[in-house]
Amino acid sequence: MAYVKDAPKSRDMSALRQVLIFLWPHKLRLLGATAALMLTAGATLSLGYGVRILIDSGFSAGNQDGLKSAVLLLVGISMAMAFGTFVRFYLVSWLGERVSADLRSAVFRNLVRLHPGFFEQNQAGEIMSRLTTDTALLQTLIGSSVSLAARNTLTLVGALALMLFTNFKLSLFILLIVPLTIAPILIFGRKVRRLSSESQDSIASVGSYAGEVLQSIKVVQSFKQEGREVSAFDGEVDRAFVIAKRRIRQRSILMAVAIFLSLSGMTAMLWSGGNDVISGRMTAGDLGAFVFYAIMVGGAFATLSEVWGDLQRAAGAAERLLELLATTSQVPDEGRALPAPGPERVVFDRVGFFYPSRPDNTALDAFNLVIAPGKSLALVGPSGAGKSTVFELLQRFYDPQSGAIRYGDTDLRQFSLHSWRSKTALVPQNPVLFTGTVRDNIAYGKPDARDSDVLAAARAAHADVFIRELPGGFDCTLGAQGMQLSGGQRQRIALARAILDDPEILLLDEATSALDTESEYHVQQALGDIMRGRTTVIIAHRLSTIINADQIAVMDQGQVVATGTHEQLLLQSPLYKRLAELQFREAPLTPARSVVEQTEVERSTSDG
Ligand SMILES: Nc1ncnc2c1ncn2[C@@H]1O[C@H](COP(=O)(O)OP(=O)(O)OP(=O)(O)O)[C@@H](O)[C@H]1O
Repeated sequence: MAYVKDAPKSRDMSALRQVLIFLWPHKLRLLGATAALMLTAGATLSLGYGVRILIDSGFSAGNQDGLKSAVLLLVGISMAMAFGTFVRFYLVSWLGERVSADLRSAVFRNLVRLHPGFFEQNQAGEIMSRLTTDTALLQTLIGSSVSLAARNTLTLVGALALMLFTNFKLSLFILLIVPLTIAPILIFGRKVRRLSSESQDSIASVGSYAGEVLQSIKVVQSFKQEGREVSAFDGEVDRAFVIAKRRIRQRSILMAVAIFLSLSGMTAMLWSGGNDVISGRMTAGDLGAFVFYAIMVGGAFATLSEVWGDLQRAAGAAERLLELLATTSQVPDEGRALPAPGPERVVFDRVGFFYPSRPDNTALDAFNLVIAPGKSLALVGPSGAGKSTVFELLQRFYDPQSGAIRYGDTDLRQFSLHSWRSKTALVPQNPVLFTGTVRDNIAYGKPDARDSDVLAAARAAHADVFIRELPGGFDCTLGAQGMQLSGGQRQRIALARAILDDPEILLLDEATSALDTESEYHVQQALGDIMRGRTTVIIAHRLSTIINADQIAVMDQGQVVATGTHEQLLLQSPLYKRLAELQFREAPLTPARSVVEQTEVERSTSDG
């Protein structure tokens, strides 16, 4: 993925620090969690004192009362610990869930506003997995790792201090162990972190691979490529496993080394401390307390070394999420002007444009076009001429690199995206339906539309009859992408959606083949009604549409090569004449033939 690979890999935890900014709005809970954390750490440390009293005033002294009060003290400490743990665990887990939810929302909020080109360069499947796995990692991080780290750091510092206080000489043993343990943690930790990030990447690519295959399952099965896809997927999975294995190995070594070093240090300390007790230089209680502290120090160290790995993994995740969060749209929404309410003409003025992913391929080249208000304009031209590109630019999915597109006298870039896009609506060649009811799909652009308006839009799109025949009618639930509807039905729902939106400028990408004659007839009827008096730009494939358009622009290689009416173009534009002959599979056309006659011919050819 481009944005991951290009990202500078910071070696520090600055990404994590930025994520922690998301904690700020919940500072009261954070404060509560910190207080609970300190209470439990304090209680844990005072257990050592309890142990000393238990040994020295209890069984070493043979004093039952002393034993009893020591036991009571321990019970009190346990209760404080239980209470503190309850509060800490609750608040910290709450924070983890809340922050990862906030982060997920923030990333998604940014994603849906990005220029569509971003999703051509970065696979949707991989981005999805960032949204789920990376945020889950951060949730574990905040919900447990950070608190573990804080708790253990507190215990470590406290236990070290108490150790020094209890017995200075023995403490030196422990202090000797500290640097010995830190060194391998730093060395292996760095390796673990790099492998973690690779591991996340490869898991994300496993996910996106599966997503793509499953989405195209019919093509896979029809070409009988299940076996190949399975082995290719196995390859992806194994690659992810190999990376994970390396990470696990490094991490196991990290833990083993840390534990071995701390425990052997402790054994040496017991040996020396045991000698002191035997020779009377130290009480058994002191040694007990000391051992307790030393175990705490060792334990805290081992935990910290493990949590350090987690923190590093999470730092990788945070980095990638923040990259998604920091990506800015290449179609900036900076304009504040509002487009004039009335229909105005749209002018492409020497527009030069290439898709950012293919800078060497000019899609529109000094492109000039005037779209008259309230009129229909058909775009025709060979494949790759740039017709769809005109639509993309009209909706500001991209901005031209040179020249300008103006509405009236104002550059589109001076309008806010929202106000400009309120003017346009697209009926795409392959209509996109969402999971939900028919009604939801029609009202997608106006979710609070009245039922009567939805019905009227459906009627205008000649869709009401078939919708009523669906189980549940307008409440019929369409599965993902509306797969149970025919192409023509989907297109009429998309049309109804556009009609309900009542755009000033209608963009129509005519389906080339999805429609049978009857659907086509219905769609044509519907279109005739809604195009009347409305600025309509059509990527035209059907002769009837083309001849009925007020104007036709013939495009070739990113330029308009001729404009006029059908009759004029047949005479003036050899390209148009050739296209007309090829595209409409007709005998040589002559301007003299009547519109009705041509439409009839077209009907009969599409029937056949
Ligand atoms: N998303 C994209 N990224 C990069 N290049 C693109 C993209 N979409 C189109 N192109 C390129 O831009 C040029 C114009 O394509 P466009 O889709 O506008 O042509 P078209 O006239 O609509 O063709 P068709 O009739 O086949 O749909 C072509 O060279 C095409 O390869």
